[in-house]
Amino acid sequence: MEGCRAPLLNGWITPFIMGFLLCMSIPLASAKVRRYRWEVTYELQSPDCLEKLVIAINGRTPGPTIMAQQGDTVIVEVKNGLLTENTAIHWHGIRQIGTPWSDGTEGVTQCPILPGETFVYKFVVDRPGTYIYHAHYGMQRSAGLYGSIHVSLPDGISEPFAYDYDRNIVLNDWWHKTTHEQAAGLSSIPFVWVKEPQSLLINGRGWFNCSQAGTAVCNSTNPQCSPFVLTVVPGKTYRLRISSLASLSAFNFEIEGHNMTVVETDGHYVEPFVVKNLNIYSGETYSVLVVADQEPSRNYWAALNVVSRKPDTPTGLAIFNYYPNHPRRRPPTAPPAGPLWNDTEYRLNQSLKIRARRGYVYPPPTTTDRVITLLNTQNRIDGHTRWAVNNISFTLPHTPYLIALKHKLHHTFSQSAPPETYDRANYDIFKQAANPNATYSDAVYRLKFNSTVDIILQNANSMVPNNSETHPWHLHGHDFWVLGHGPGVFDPVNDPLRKYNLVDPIMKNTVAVHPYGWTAIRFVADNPGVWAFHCHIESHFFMGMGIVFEEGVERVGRLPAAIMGCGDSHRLPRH
Ligand SMILES: O=C1O[C@H]([C@@H](O)CO)C(O)=C1O
Repeated sequence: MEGCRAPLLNGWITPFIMGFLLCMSIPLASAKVRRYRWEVTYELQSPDCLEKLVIAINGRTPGPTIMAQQGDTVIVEVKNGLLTENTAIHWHGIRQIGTPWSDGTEGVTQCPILPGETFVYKFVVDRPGTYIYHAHYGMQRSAGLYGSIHVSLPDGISEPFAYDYDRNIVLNDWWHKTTHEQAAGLSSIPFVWVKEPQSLLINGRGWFNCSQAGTAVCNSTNPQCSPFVLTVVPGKTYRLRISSLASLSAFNFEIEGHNMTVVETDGHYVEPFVVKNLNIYSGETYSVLVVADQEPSRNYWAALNVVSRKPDTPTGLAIFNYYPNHPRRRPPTAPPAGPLWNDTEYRLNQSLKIRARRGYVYPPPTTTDRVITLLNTQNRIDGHTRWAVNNISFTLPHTPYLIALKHKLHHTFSQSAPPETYDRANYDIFKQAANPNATYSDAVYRLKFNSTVDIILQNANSMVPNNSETHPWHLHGHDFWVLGHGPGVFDPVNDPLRKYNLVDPIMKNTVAVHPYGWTAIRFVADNPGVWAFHCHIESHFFMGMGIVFEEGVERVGRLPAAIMGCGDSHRLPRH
């Protein structure tokens, strides 16, 4: 099966056999079809007490959790009830092997779903773990169109760690300006920045001080914005599946007085390590084990703090409620303030701690066929503030790449090869980005099918003096090995020798490049299709921070007519 290697034996027969079973994509005897019918609509809701238009699924944000077992087929019928707006939904972390048209990436794998229309996504969830879904059209994710996907193991197979209960924690940041207003500001001259969020949401609930709400409708006793309560039974162990759908913020999550043991990230088992608090970037998922082993006569705060950017948002709060205390009883202590927001080393160290779990290691190929270095910069192009990689700011074409490449509609996007690196000798990553020659492009990186590709993400100073941001990069259609992270400029001779982990690197689908640092990843281009790779910060992708890979498109089966209808695709025969 593509993307799947036998795990290392490491002397453990049981994990080996289990790892092998986990790796198989052949339909398991018990595989089921999980069918969901969703309607996406605008609703007036008050997630942080202030009333605002949100995008909901069947009336809710976050939307319903998709629950499936490994090997199941998930069918989601999405009716676009937005009336005046298109949409598309991406299944983040699901590799879509054999179904690249179901990836839900508007402009890359499909035309948008028009108002009133229903699009049917159908895909196999071939790996167990914690995943998410969200809008991949404009900035709709920021309006609330997101949710969780839990894929459990087949019957009779158990996880390599024990817990009593499984709970979901979805983290997000929240603005009062509509996403339309935000998007218009980002593309205006002069540029209008979205600024820091007004509140942070835990499972869709936050809190805004209504005395600052001006004329907006705001009611601090609205049950919609009462804090999320996680009730625990003393002595029991909880698996918390934590995911971040943040539009901008890097988060630190802490449960007062309780350590967390990290056991999974992005659908891969982690060699367990204990943290007091967890740094989590947009697009990442983690499972942590928490034991309710503290003094049981009181409740505790679960606190969400912004890191990496100078915070201007109150701590997001939920209540870790020890049964049988009253679930709304406020903990008697101050909520955790989290680590220093600008302690990059603290966050880099957590990234370096993440290793694949013994017995579940999928070792990467030891050599690579191609190394692509991507310099992350902020630029000004024609007066617009944009983000770019190697001086190119990405724009989406009108004809989705999957259709254009499969049907050879080469006139629909740039045919030039995008740059493999930047001018390392003359570029100072510690200086404000100047990049006078930055341009727009919708060119594609074409990968040799089955080749091994290394990507070096090189961070740099933004256009703001003494500022380099954290960018979480998400790859569609694959899991990649995280080979290494380091500070400063990547050294192509010494860093692979000294800083790469080729023994037990974790596989993920989203990874952060830290301020003024580099991150190296490796993947095998073995999934026929066209796949986006982009910064998961909603405004940064909107401002051009992404690229697209094509691999083995000639192996992709007949494209469903339902993905067509925009750009030049409406000229194609439908069958
Ligand atoms: O994209 C961004 O723009 C602003 C700032 O760089 C310019 O105002 C910011 O903090 C971003 O992340």
